[in-house]
Amino acid sequence: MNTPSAIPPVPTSFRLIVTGGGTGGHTYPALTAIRTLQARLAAGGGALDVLWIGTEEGLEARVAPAEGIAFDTVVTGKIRRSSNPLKMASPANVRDMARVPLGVAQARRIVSGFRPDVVLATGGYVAVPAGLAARMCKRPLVLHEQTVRLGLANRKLAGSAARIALSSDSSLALLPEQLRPLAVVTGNPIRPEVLSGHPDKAVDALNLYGFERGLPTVYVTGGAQGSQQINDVVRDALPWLLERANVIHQCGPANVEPLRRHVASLHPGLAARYHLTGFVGPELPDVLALADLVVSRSGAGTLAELTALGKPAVFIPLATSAGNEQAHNARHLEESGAAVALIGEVTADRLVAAAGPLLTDPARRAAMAERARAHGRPDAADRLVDVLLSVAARS
Ligand SMILES: CC(=O)N[C@H]1[C@@H](OP(=O)(O)OP(=O)(O)OC[C@H]2O[C@@H](n3ccc(=O)[nH]c3=O)[C@H](O)[C@@H]2O)O[C@H](CO)[C@@H](O)[C@@H]1O
Repeated sequence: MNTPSAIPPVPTSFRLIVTGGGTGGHTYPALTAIRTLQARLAAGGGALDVLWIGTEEGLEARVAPAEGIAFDTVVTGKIRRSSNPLKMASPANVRDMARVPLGVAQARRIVSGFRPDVVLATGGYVAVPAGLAARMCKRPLVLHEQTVRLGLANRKLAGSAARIALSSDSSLALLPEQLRPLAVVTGNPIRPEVLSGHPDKAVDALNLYGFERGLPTVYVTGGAQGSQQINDVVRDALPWLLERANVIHQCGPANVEPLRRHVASLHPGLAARYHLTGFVGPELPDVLALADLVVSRSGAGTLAELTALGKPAVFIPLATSAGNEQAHNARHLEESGAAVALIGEVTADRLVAAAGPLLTDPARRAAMAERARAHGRPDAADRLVDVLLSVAARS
């Protein structure tokens, strides 16, 4: 059975361990699941005890404590994939593989002490030790996969899972046959505030008073770290873009300075229509609400947000993402007219050719937005919480 079943009863207390992180794509679905479960329990007068197991370096180490979520760390190693056996045996890989058993031992102590009703793993290499510890401690493990194919961590853990929650129907056919009975399609949870942004708040928060209100606004985003490729292409297309649009450019915290120097050479009238930032924080929902067009990487989290909102987009996928997953994501939306996918070498000319018709034709943007919305799953967090509750009720 691959769709969530009847809504399970809500208990008065629930103990949850969440593990996963590294990037936003693994962190925000976990955060959203926690908040949604908390709200479900609170509505019935109950309470959630939650602990997040992550690494010190991952995004989760900032996100969880800022949300008041108890946070513990284990050591773990990033296994760098390569088809070349010599590279797989690189000193960094050997060192990191040696850290995995230590991480599992640490996670086992944490899981046996906390006694969770369920362990939810959302991917990223930190999920491996805690997921294995769940099995050792005989606690049910639920996996959530954001991407179309199971990521490396989830592949390692799949044999230990009680349920595997998927973001897309198209993942079912790609699962090994023996895992299909465990699968349930929930969608990829997005933070609810992403759906309730306000354009005027973005103007105030980011001081966008130089923006020309009669022009469309383009939001450029390369993911939490930014994307050098997107930065280069947008920098080259900037004079053209700013003649036709306002631009908010999220370039990654390390890339702000070189771009700022470049902007100094723009005509002041055009420069006023350009806002450069390393990272978009709490104002992200408002920035998305202001955006008429998004130019972006096609990571699963960004896609889930843009489709739930119904935003026209030009995607420039990360070419080296595992199994070319980002290109697959982008193509999938392009096939139904829900986005434009720029795959392969991307130049400013290609970006201009893709963005031009969308910037000049609001009806074309509206049609693309409608088709994007058809792919959105704004109820994904609720569906994932249903899975957590039903797994706990069964065990
Ligand atoms: C390089 C890499 O391995 N990418 C993977 C990573 O994506 P990665 O985590 O890089 O990107 P995603 O698109 O999945 O998620 C990014 C998240 O960060 C948020 N955000 C981004 C920029 C910013 O300034 N502010 C902000 O809040 C976005 O709104 C989104 O919620 O995990 C995804 C989900 O498993 C995969 O699909 C990607 O292929």
